[in-house]
Amino acid sequence: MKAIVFGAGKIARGFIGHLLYLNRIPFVFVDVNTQLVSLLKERKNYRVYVMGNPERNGLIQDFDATELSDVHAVAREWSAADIAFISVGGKNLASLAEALAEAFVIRCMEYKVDSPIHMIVCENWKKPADLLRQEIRNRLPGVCTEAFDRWVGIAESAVMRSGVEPTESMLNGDPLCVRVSDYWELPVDREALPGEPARIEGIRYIDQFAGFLERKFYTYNAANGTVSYLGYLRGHESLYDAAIDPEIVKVLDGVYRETGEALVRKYGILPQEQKAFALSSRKKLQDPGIVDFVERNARDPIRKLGPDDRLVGSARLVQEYGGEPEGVATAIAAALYYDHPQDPSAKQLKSLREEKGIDWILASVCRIAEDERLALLIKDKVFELKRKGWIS
Ligand SMILES: NC(=O)c1ccc[n+]([C@@H]2O[C@H](COP(=O)([O-])OP(=O)(O)OC[C@H]3O[C@@H](n4cnc5c(N)ncnc54)[C@H](O)[C@@H]3O)[C@@H](O)[C@H]2O)c1
Ligand SMILES: O=P(O)(O)OC[C@@H](O)[C@@H](O)[C@H](O)[C@H](O)CO
Repeated sequence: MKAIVFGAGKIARGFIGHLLYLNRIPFVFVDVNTQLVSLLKERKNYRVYVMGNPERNGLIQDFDATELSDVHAVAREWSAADIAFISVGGKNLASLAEALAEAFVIRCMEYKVDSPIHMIVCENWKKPADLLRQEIRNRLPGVCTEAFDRWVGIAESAVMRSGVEPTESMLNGDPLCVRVSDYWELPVDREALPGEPARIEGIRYIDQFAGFLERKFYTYNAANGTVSYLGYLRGHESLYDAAIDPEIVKVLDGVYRETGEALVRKYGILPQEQKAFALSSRKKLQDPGIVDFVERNARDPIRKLGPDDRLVGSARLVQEYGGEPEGVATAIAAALYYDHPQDPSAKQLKSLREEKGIDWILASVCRIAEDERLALLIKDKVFELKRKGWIS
């Protein structure tokens, strides 16, 4: 068996590559970052540090790497692979689709396309598999669409492992190493894959997957967003410190309750099952053995304030199912004031706030109209955070 992994970042190296290596499946990384591809090819191995469980640290080998721009090499490697994984960041799926469409045309012309092609999307994004499918299909010439529709299965998955940047001393020893949380399973939407998908230890194919990723996104990532944006305002650097701050925990528990009630209604999950899921997220955030940072979780606030992302998407879900997103609105209010000086997106957000104002950001970034109830709620929360002195 062989695999191909689009993206060679923290999750691709620290989770997908790790699982493939443990299953003795050789694989190829494909990335847009030329320097990263050269390093992978040159060094031929990298370390994965498992936080809280160092006995399971790994030295990953048996991989190759290719640049995405080498579309003939991509088509060749993709044709030779039994399974493909994608972890490039949701906002990069459309640009990846351009290359995948080109590579698929080459596959149709130069290789046989007469059996299922399985792709597993590993992104925190709304319906990333549907998006990728549409973006590839829209770019295919008519002669290739029949083969695409018949043979290509693109499945969502829910990545619960965290991949965190290593310390400087770790990086001095190995510039490709990744720190990860002690989590070993990747739930994947079985029904999106035609035929028999590859059996890989750690990949759990789930038949009724609908809502699994949304549930994870609006529970785990909504919580991470809440803790990190409020944590930043409260001066915390470590995610753990922010997650045990009693003032933040009050808001966090409100967020779990609000999104939990909506998810229970939407998907007919048992309330106690959703409660346990939220508790596992809280436990992870409050685990002192997991080193993670407010900065990593808050990074790229303009993306994270998007209409379908973890915060505004959660608030909309809560409203849709009859709730009042008080906690989520507090997290959104805090996110609007995330101004980390080293984060280009935070710098842009700050300029937008100063030049165009909160109403403009709510309308243009979050797609919340000025006079909507949600906009008023968020602005109330901004006022409250100012009154408490969390926003100066
Ligand atoms: N890091 C985590 O803890 C974590 C956990 C769960 C889910 N995720 C999700 O996984 C995805 C990847 O996150 P990450 O932390 O690994 O990010 P990352 O920034 O470490 O890695 C992304 C990689 O994708 C590459 N890339 C960008 N555009 C590309 C393209 N068009 N084609 C090929 N490669 C491309 C980048 O060069 C980079 O190497 C994101 O959607 C993220 O939300 C991350
Ligand atoms: O990867 P992002 O930037 O979309 O989000 C940051 C974190 O919330 C995220 O990486 C989580 O740690 C991960 O999704 C595990 O739950």
